Amino acid sequence: MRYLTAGESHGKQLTTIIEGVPSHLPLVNDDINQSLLRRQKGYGRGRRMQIEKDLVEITSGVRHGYTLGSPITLVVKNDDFKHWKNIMGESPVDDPEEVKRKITRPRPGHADLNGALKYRHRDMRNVLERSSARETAARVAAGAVAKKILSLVGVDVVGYVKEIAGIQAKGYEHLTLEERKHISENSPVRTLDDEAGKRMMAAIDLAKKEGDSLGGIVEVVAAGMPPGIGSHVHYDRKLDAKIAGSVVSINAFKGVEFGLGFEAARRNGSEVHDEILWNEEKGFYRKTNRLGGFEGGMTTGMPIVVKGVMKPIPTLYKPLQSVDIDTKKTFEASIERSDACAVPAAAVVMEHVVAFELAKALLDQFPHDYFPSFQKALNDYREEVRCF
Ligand SMILES: Cc1cc2nc3c(=O)[nH]c(=O)nc-3n(C[C@H](O)[C@H](O)[C@H](O)COP(=O)(O)O)c2cc1C
Ligand SMILES: C=C(O[C@@H]1CC(C(=O)O)=C[C@@H](OP(=O)(O)O)[C@H]1O)C(=O)O
Repeated sequence: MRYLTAGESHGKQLTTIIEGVPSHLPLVNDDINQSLLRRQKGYGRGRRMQIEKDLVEITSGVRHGYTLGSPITLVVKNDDFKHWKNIMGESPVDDPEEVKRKITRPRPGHADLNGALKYRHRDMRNVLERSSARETAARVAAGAVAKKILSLVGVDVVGYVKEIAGIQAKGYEHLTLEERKHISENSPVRTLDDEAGKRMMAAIDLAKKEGDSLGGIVEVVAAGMPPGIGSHVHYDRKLDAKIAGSVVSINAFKGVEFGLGFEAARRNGSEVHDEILWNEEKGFYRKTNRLGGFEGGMTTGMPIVVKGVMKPIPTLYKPLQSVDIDTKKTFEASIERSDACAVPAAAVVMEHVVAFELAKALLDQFPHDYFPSFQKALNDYREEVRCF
């Protein structure tokens, strides 16, 4: 299973094409819309999210509520396009109005300057339109299909905010995955600690007032993966590495940790590794889950616990120094609109990119064109390893 996305932030639409989804998977618009609408919520976002109402149109690969085995195309319209028709190219390039709106002032922290140099764009709109995290809506659409696959084979995934601006959510370790889902959905900052959540919102308000922006840490937990998914045999078959790559590919994500993560460097081995136990009913299992569900590039059967680090949003109302690519003069950036903090929205994005990697890994390991055959193969494997 693989996917591609296309579309500019202020263009007509976003398109996702997913290939390799088996036939006879039940799939309706609502399976995807729920995820898209969740991504749009979250304290700290700017005015754009009030303009958009992300709803999917499935234009191929599905009939009468079931997948066909052919490529699935998912379209999400950009409602903001109506305000950007001219700027996005419906008028001639020498239109003086458009020339006036050329973007020549790169924002530190965004893709503007590097993209301009690489593609020789003198109007950096040609870069920012695609580097915008608007694209994460298309990725969430793909992840929603993956989540549908996972839900029908007993794998559940949830993402929530662990930290914003150094304020950490605490005391939620005892919560079940179902409770984590429920509580984070009802929290404006999508966190599990109400008290910390209030302080996070106050920090976002302050950053906004000061024209600044904030980053944070997202945690994703996936329960129900059988052991032995992924492989130790090659670098490009290690599932933890694939997940790490997909997390860092999310706009503004700069780091990833599994389980204890960087804390493992500070502890002795006896305080890091998860002891192995066995009983007749479960087969092999672990006493602890300090390594976050991975050993040797393969799942251990314990929940996967992965954190992603998001840097603060680069577009700032508070000016940062930069250089105009035409005049070569120093300027202090001024902007029209931006998110002050998108960590709560990014929790939904990370949940979906992780879900995609998990569903893909299962389909890689148990390749089937017909969804019920895939389900059967996976159930047979679960039983074999339980009795091993
Ligand atoms: C959900 C989400 C919303 C974002 N919103 C903004 C925004 O409003 N303004 C901005 O400058 N960057 C925003 N970003 C971050 C930029 O897209 C990102 O920093 C940029 O693409 C450069 O990539 P890099 O930070 O990964 O190097 C957002 C990221 C995410 C995940
Ligand atoms: C559109 C989305 O996020 C956008 C991501 C983004 C960026 O630079 O990454 C910049 C902003 O776009 P605009 O300049 O149009 O307000 C965000 O709103 C979205 O998440 O759907």
